[in-house]
Amino acid sequence: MNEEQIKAYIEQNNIQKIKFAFADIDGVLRGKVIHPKKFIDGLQSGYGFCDVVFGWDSNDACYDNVQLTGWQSGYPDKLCRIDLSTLRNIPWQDDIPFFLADFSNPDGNDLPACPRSLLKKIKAECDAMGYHTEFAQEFEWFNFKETPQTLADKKFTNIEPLTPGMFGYSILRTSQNSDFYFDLFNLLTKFNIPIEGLHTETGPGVYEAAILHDEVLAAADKATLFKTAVKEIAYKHGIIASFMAKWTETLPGCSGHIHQSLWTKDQSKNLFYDANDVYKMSDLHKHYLAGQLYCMPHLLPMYAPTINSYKRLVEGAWAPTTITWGVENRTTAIRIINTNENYTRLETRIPGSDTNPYLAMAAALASGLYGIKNKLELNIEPTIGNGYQDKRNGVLWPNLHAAATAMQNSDIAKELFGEGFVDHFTQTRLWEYRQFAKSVTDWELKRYFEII
Ligand SMILES: NC(=O)CC[C@H](N)C(=O)O
Repeated sequence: MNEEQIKAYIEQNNIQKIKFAFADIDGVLRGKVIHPKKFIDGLQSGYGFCDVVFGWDSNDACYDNVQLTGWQSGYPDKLCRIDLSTLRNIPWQDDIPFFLADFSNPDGNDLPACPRSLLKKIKAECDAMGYHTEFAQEFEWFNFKETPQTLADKKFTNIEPLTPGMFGYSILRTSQNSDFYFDLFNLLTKFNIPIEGLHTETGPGVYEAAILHDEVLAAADKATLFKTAVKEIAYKHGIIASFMAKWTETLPGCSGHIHQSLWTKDQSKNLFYDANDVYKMSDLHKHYLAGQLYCMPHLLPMYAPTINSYKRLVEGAWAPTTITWGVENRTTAIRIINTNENYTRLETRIPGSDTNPYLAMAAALASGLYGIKNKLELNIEPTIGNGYQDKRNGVLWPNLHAAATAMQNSDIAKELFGEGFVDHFTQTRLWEYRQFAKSVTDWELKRYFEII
């Protein structure tokens, strides 16, 4: 819908309020409900929003180490703009109209901290190179019979999973909660987040959903909205949905794998497929893959942005630990799926469900395009068998501090995303590490309290 059509839609449907939101640096949605008059007035000029939304961490503590905003600048408003093409009604909230926004500027002078603006830039580069993207993120997450208050009261101990025991792809377990299960499927689809598949994964109360693929920006919008939408639908059923990458040492973590392919602009041909190649991979596909492998150590925090992300990236839990690729291999960082022409794609398996989809997709696409532009040769053989033992090409950084420091010092990261973004983002990750480094965990208490 264009501006005139949206105005007519508001008038004809007697719309009284409109919700809009944007993703912060952690991919968490922040926004407001506004009066239709305010909405219409801002369509041209933008909407002023206090820039502390990029000066807070995920717990609303103010960063003390970023240049972009802070006490030094007095936290002024910055202009965000609504993207009219993102209109969808929220079916579980009286069908209120909802829009996504970002802090991009028509003159190209975007706010470097805005993740959606960053992805738009990478998408524009891809457009200019003549490719159409098809991307999709899939998520695993744990469901608990808890509320925010019971979690706080119980201090996150003895929390009750939606269902007991390990039971992957269980028809029984989902039938036992069919109101929630079908609400997820139906309401998400109505909210223009069509679900390709929804099933239980292995672990008490864990679900997995694959979102139907779309071009990269729409796919990132859907993935970002998906997490909040699932949480909101879950609340209605007295359930808390957690997208932590790893909520307990004893169970597998939660992935946020990203599936990708490049197509001709008219979407008639999958450019990643070559029937004559031994792996059914085109040269373009191989350059894209080589680019991702090459850039991985430079961009890891964009795939694994929290302290907790690195607890998931451990051996034997279907999450990668090495810089590897393989055909139909679930122990490598990248899995190639080549079953037929239309479905041939690359799956980046590093991201957990705690990623910011805009940043993870920007990293995946930009590094793939880097491989294409520089015609990087795929000189790493695919891993056959156990990827955890294949250390020929190096291993992933073990924690957020190492990963963020490498990215902060990386010329490639700056070339791909600009100094403004790299500086801001890596400072926020180093801040995150500092918050964790000074905390005393229950692991330390159990290990040292009495014995040491
Ligand atoms: N679906 C799977 O391949 C399992 C993924 C695994 N749970 C992870 O965290 O990566």
